[in-house]
Amino acid sequence: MEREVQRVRQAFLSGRSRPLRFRLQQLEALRRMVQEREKDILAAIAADLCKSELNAYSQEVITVLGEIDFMLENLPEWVTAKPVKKNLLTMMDEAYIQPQPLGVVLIIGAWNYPFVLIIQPLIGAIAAGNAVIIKPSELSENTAKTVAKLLPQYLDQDLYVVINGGVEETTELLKQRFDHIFYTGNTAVGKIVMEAAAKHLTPVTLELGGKSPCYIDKDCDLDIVCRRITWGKYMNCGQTCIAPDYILCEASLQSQIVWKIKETVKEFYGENIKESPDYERIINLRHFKRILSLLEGQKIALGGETDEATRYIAPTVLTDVDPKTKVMQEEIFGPVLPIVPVKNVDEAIDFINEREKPLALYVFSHNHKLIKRMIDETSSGGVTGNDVIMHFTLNSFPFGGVGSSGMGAYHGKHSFDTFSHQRPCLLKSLKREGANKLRYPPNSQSKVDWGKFFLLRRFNKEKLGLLVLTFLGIVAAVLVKKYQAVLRRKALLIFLVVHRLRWSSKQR
Ligand SMILES: NC(=O)c1ccc[n+]([C@@H]2O[C@H](COP(=O)([O-])OP(=O)(O)OC[C@H]3O[C@@H](n4cnc5c(N)ncnc54)[C@H](O)[C@@H]3O)[C@@H](O)[C@H]2O)c1
Ligand SMILES: CCCCCCCCCCCCC/C=C/C=O
Repeated sequence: MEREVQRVRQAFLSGRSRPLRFRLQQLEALRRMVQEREKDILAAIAADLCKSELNAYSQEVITVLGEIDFMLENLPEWVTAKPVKKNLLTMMDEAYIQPQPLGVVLIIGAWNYPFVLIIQPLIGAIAAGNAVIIKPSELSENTAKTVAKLLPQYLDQDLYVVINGGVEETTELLKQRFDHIFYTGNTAVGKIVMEAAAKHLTPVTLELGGKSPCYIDKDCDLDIVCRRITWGKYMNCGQTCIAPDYILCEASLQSQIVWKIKETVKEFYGENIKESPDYERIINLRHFKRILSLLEGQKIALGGETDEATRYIAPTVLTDVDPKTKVMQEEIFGPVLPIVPVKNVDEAIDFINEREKPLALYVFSHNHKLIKRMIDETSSGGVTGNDVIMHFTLNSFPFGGVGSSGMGAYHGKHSFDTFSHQRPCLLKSLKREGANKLRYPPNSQSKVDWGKFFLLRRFNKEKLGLLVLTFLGIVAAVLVKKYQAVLRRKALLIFLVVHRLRWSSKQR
């Protein structure tokens, strides 16, 4: 493992991942891989999650292609150094921020969207000029093998490496030093990753989970609300990090909600859900049994049918759920939707705030003010009002959690920033030493006063007055240059003294 990481680091140190042209070429090659090997990729995802190829394409491949195109379009601008505002002490200097790659990045993926959850961060890491080690989830073994086979056929083989394995291999990998670790998965392992990273002071992005609440106000169109929730909850058999975990609503709404979800389930998956190409299965027996255990003692208002042999769990709704029961103590990550009755929006807000900060929050209402209030008075990774999941699709949004649902974010420019160091660069001249005397010992009150003036006055284009004055100063300086260099310095000094006197009187 150590040698493998070392090999990737050597490749990074060669410098070839840095030029913009190289990054664009690699991203284009990745797009070619997705397009040319689409069938292999879809077949692998389908095998892992019993997912139709159409769904695999729309849930994973579209996002990846969209992200690559977005990067290709914007990367030339993002890699460009950005000039920054200056103060009077640096007004003659060059000051800019230069984004630079961090180095060798480790990406650890989860099994539930096994392709997009490793490839989307990879896109950001390549765009930012890094070398990358990818560790796909061992639970989605078909996708893991496919990615390990395909990537070296399209990308630089020393810079971008796939290492497959389970807990043992990941533990070994985490002993190595990386420049950033990007982990997607559950909160408990998130803590292990962060602890290992801390040993090397490696920064981490943790894309974790949580129980994402969904509040339904009585002032809304329940037909539409239930259709949208049914889609987001049962997509991928409930195994979506931002799926609505549970519903909060007034008790009187429960029966209508159950009825409308039931009708929608029929509309989406037909009479025989098991036969539907759009309904997936639970990833493994451990998770299947875990989800079943959440049903114990609950009032099952819809669904509840299961089949261990195929790890099938029907779309299920639980009503009058007691918040103290097991189903409300952990992220469900399966097709089980508890409804917890609350008296009103105040109680819903308190309910959310008494718990860990979720990855997503959903609120449905015709009342825009109520939605805004919910946003203002709660915290979550992201929010969608009057829909579910859809904030994930906007790559102008940072995607990530807060508190126990994670730290850091990615997608689009946010990925580029996550995998870049924003390096401040100040380029001074070795001339004009006179102005620097101010900061050299011995210190004096007068130097401090001048220092205050120079450092607290920011020089920027908006301050037109200052610009005009400076311009006049320069013109005057050029005119006198021929005759007297001394005169020029005096003129500049007079300008600064006048300017400082004006500033001092304003301060008073
Ligand atoms: N925020 C997001 O974007 C996002 C996306 C998907 C899933 N999730 C969350 O992830 C969870 C589901 O994923 P999971 O955790 O079951 O996936 P998982 O079992 O695939 O684990 C994730 C990764 O951690 C590694 N891992 C597991 N145990 C480890 C250990 N002891 N030490 C080191 N590495 C270890 C695995 O090899 C894998 O690569 C849910 O909580 C879900 O909400 C979050
Ligand atoms: C035919 C149009 C389909 C639109 C599909 C929209 C979005 C699907 C998003 C799925 C989420 C994938 C990432 C999941 C992360 C957490 O588990």
